[in-house]
Amino acid sequence: MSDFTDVTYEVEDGLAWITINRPDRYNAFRARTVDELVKSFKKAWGSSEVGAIALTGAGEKAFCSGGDQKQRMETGDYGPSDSGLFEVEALHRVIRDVPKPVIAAVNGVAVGGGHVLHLLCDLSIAADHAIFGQNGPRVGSFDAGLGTGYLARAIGEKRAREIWFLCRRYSAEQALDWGLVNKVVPGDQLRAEVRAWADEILQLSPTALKVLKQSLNADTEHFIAQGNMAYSTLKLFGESAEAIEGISAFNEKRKPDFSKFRGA
Ligand SMILES: CC(C)(COP(=O)(O)OP(=O)(O)OC[C@H]1O[C@@H](n2cnc3c(N)ncnc32)[C@H](O)[C@@H]1OP(=O)(O)O)[C@@H](O)C(=O)NCCC(=O)NCCSC(=O)CCC(=O)c1ccccc1C(=O)O
Repeated sequence: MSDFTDVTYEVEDGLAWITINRPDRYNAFRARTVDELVKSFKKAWGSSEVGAIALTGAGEKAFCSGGDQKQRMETGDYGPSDSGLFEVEALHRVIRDVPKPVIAAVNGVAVGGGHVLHLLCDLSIAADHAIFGQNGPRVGSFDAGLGTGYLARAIGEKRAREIWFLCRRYSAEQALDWGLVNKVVPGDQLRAEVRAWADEILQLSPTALKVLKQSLNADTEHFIAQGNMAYSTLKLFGESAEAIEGISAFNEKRKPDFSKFRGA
C-alpha cells in the first residue's frame, strides 16, 4: 500500500476506508487506480481486523467521475497497469465478492463508471450535494452488464433506461426517492453516518453476513457474463470514429455531434 499513488487505504476500528485520491480529475480512475482499488479490497478481504468497508473519493466534489477521459484522449487507453489489462471487471467482481458489507460514501459526483461503482456497493449513503448519472453515450462508452441489468433490478426498467438514454444528472434527493441510495445526510455528517452504519454491522455475525451477501449476489451473477461480452464490444467501439467524436468533444469542452452515425 505504501507505493500507492491513486488510492489511500486506512483501517479505523474494524472499518476499512478505501479512498480514490485523484481530486483534480474528480476522482476519475485510470488503469493504475483500478489496480490499487482491487488490491485494497483484497487487503480488506484478508484482514481479520476488518468487518466492513467504505468506498469514497478524496475532497468534497467527487466520489468518482468514471474512466479518466483525459488519459483516454492522451493515450487512447486508460494507461499502464500491472497486468497490461484495464481490470475494471475485476474491480466490479471484488466489490461483489468480498464477503464483508461495502458501503459507498458518496461525497459528490458519482457519474459514469463512478456511478456503477456506488451501484455495486452493498449500501450507499450520500452527501446532500451528491450528483448521480451515467455519461457513456455522451463520451463514446457504455457499461452494459451489471451497469444496466443490476441498475434495472435496483430501480426498475423505466428509470434505468431513462438514466442511460438521456444521460441526465440526478440529485441525492431524487436518488433516495428512486431507491438508488439508502440515506442522504449533510456533507459534513457523511463520514460519521457511515461510521454509525458500520458500527451496527460490526455487532453482527460475519459468517451470517458473508452468506447473506453471497446469496443476494447469486440472483444477478449472469450480468457478469453479459458484461464480459459487452467489454469485448466496447474495446472495438472505443476505436471507432463515433466513440472518438464523444471523447474529443469532452476534451474540447463542446457538445458531441453523433448525427452521422444514426444509420446502422
Ligand atoms: C463529472 C462531471 C459531471 C462534473 O461536472 P462539473 O461539476 O461541471 O465539473 P467539470 O468542470 O466538468 O469537471 C471538473 C474537472 O474534472 C475533470 N473531469 C471530470 N470528469 C473527468 C473524467 N471522467 N476524466 C478526466 N477528467 C475529468 C474535468 O475535465 C475538469 O477539469 P478541468 O481541468 O477543470 O477542465 C463532468 O465533468 C463530467 O460529465 N465528466 C465526464 C464524466 C464521464 O464521461 N465519465 C466517463 C464515463 S464512461 C466511463 O466511466 C467508462 C467506464 C469504464 O471505464 C469502463 C467500465 C466498464 C467497462 C469498460 C470501461 C471502459 O473501457 O471504458
